[in-house]
Amino acid sequence: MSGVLEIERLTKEFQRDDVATVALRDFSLSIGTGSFVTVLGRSGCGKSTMLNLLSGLQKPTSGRVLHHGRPHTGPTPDIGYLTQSDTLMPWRTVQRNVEMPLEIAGTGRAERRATAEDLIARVGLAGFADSYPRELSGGMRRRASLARMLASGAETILMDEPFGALDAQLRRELQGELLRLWAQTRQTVVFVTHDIDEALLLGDRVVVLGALGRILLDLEIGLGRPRDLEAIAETPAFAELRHTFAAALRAGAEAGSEAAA
Ligand SMILES: Nc1ncnc2c1ncn2[C@@H]1O[C@H](COP(=O)(O)OP(=O)(O)OP(=O)(O)O)[C@@H](O)[C@H]1O
Repeated sequence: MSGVLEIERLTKEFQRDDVATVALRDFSLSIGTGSFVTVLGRSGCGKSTMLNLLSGLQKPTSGRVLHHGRPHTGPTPDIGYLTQSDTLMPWRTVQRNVEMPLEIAGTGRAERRATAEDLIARVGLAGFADSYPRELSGGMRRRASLARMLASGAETILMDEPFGALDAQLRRELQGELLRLWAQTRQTVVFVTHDIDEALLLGDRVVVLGALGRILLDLEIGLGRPRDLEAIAETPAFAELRHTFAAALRAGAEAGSEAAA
């Protein structure tokens, strides 16, 4: 079965003056419709570059991305992207930021308001709907961005370390909330993280990347749904998976440093 996204031999090279930096080389992956794929890798291995290419915001140097079997030529409303950088509109309140994708889609005022209020509460920002981004902490802005992306109802969502800036407790709460929302919508999710536990707790399939986006491990982890995150994190099966994925990351780092030597 072909996936919603077929990534075929993507290479991305950045050129600045006479210096070329390869961020991703010959990267291929098939993402099944409705799957929750987490991509795990160390800093600098090309995760954000991969998402930029999947979103259509950047063009590959070679290779291509097929979206529903057709070459992907640029950003589309079908693919939502929560980037690492903050893209909230500073002149809009949290409520109006979250409503924005619904405004663009032509959703009526009452429905827009209700959907945004629900999402704002789910990301733990009830009481801040009338605040402006400058009045929020970095973690709160991140949560508002998450609510806005979820409001878009895009069939595929790309997330670049969305919970990285949050404290451990809040992170766990939002992981749980994301899984509850996903159980209702069954959107296709590609979620990038450098945290092994997060990758395993959220994904059905976990892909480990090494230098230049080389795939070190690609496993269906079989933890089942729905997941009680606190309980799962304590099981022997989880400990074994953590061990396997940590070993893959370590082996990738060693291979990378040998290649650089
Ligand atoms: N616009 C750019 N110009 C030049 N080099 C770039 C550019 N964007 C990324 N790179 C380089 O490409 C490589 C991969 O970067 P990328 O941001 O994709 O990694 P990452 O795995 O997402 O890292 P992190 O986890 O730290 O966000 C790095 O060596 C980076 O310096």
